[in-house]
Amino acid sequence: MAEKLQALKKQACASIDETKDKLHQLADAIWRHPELAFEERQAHDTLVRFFTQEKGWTVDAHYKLETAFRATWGPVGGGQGESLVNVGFLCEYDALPAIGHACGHNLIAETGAAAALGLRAALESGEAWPMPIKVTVLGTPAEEDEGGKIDLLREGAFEDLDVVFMAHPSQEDATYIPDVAEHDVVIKYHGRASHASAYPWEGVNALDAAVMAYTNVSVLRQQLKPDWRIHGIIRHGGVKPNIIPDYSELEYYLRTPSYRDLPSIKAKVEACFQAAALATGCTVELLFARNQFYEIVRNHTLEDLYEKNGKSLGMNFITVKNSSGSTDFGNVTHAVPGIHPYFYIGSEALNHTPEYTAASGAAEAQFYTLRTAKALAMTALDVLFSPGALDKVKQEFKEAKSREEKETKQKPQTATIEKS
Ligand SMILES: NCCCC[C@H](NC(=O)CCCN)C(=O)O
Repeated sequence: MAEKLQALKKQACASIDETKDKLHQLADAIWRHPELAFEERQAHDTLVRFFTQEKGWTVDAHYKLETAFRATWGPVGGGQGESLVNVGFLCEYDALPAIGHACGHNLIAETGAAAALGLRAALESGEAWPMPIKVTVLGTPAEEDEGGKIDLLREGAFEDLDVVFMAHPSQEDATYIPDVAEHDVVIKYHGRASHASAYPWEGVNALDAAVMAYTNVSVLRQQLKPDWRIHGIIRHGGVKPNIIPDYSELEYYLRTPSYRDLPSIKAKVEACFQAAALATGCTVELLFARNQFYEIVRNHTLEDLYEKNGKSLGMNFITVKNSSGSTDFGNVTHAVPGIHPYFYIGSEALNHTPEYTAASGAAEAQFYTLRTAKALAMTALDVLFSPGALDKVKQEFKEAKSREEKETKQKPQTATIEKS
C-alpha cells in the first residue's frame, strides 16, 4: 500500500500543477474584488462557477447561507456495508474593510479548491477503494465578522464530514498556531444633545461615556492574564464640536485562550462600560455578537501527517507558542477532527496590513499556496489509505472531547468579578 499511496500523492500534486493557471485566476478574481462578510457575492459566484465547470461535482449554490456553497464529488469505491468516509475542505473568501484581502482569504479559497481537485484526481483513477469515499468543499463566509462556519455548524453542515482541512496564509509554515476564543460586543451610549458653549449643562455627553469606557478598559488591561486580549475602536463619537454628542458607539473584541473564560472577561468589561454610563448619565446598550469563536482543538495525528507531507515538499515548519487571533474553524474542531495549518506566502508582511494585501495578490504567493494545497491533499490521502490513520485521528478527537467535557465539569463557564 505504501507505494500505491506514494503514487496517489504524486497524482494529486501533478493534477494541482496542471490546474495552476485556473487556480491562480480563481484567487486573483477574488482578490481584485474584495467583499465584506456575508456580502461575498462575487467571490461566492466565482467559486460556484469554478466547481460547476469542473467535471463530476454536484454544487449546492446557496448552501444554508446566501454566500455559502457546497460542492461534493463521489462517493466512489467501497464494498457493501463499508461506511463512507467524507473528506472536507473549506474555502474562506471574505475581506477586511478598507484594506481588502489583508488576511489572504483569496488564497484560502484557492488552497481549498486546489486540494479538493488534487484529491479527486487521485481518486478518480477508478481503483477498487476499500470504502466509499466522498470529497466535500464548503464555502464558508464571514470569518472576519460573525463567523459563518458557526452558523453552518448550527445548521448541521458539518454533520456528515469525517475530517476537515483548511489552511491560512501567514508569515511562516506552522501546523498549528494558538488561535484563541473570542466574543465581540458593540456598545452604544445614548445621551442628550445641547449647544456645547451656550448651555452645555443641558447636555448628556455620549462621547465622554465612550472615552471613559475606553479608559476604563485600558486600566483593566493591567489586571488581565497575559494571554487575554481586549481591543476596541470608537466607531461614532459625535458630529460637530458645538453639539454635545447625544450618541456614541464602540466595538470591542474580547479574547481568552479557552472559551470557558469568555464569561469572566465579559463580566469585567461590562463593568467598565456600565461605569461609564453611570458617571456620565448616559444610557448604555451592550450588543454581544450572536456567535462566540472557540479555540482550536488540536489533532496531533493530522498535524504530524501534514508536517511530514509539507516537509517532503520543502516546507520549513516553525513552532508558534504565542496566542494569535481567532478563527471560526475553532468551533469546527469541537465538532469534527480537523487541522488549520498556516502557510508562508513569500513575504514577511504581517496579516491585516496593506502590505499583506499586496502579498496575497502577488504572483509569488502562488507557489506557496499550491504547495500548501498539495500537502493538504496528501494528508487527506494518508487519512484515507495509511493503515489505521483515520481510526487514530478519530480516537484522538474522541479523547480530546472527553478531556474537554471533564474540564467543563470541573470549571463551568462563570461570569464573576472577583471582589476582595
Ligand atoms: N469576530 C471577528 C473575527 C476576527 C477573526 C480574525 N481572524 C484572523 O485574523 C485569522 C486568524 C488569525 N490567526 C481575528 O481578528 O483574529
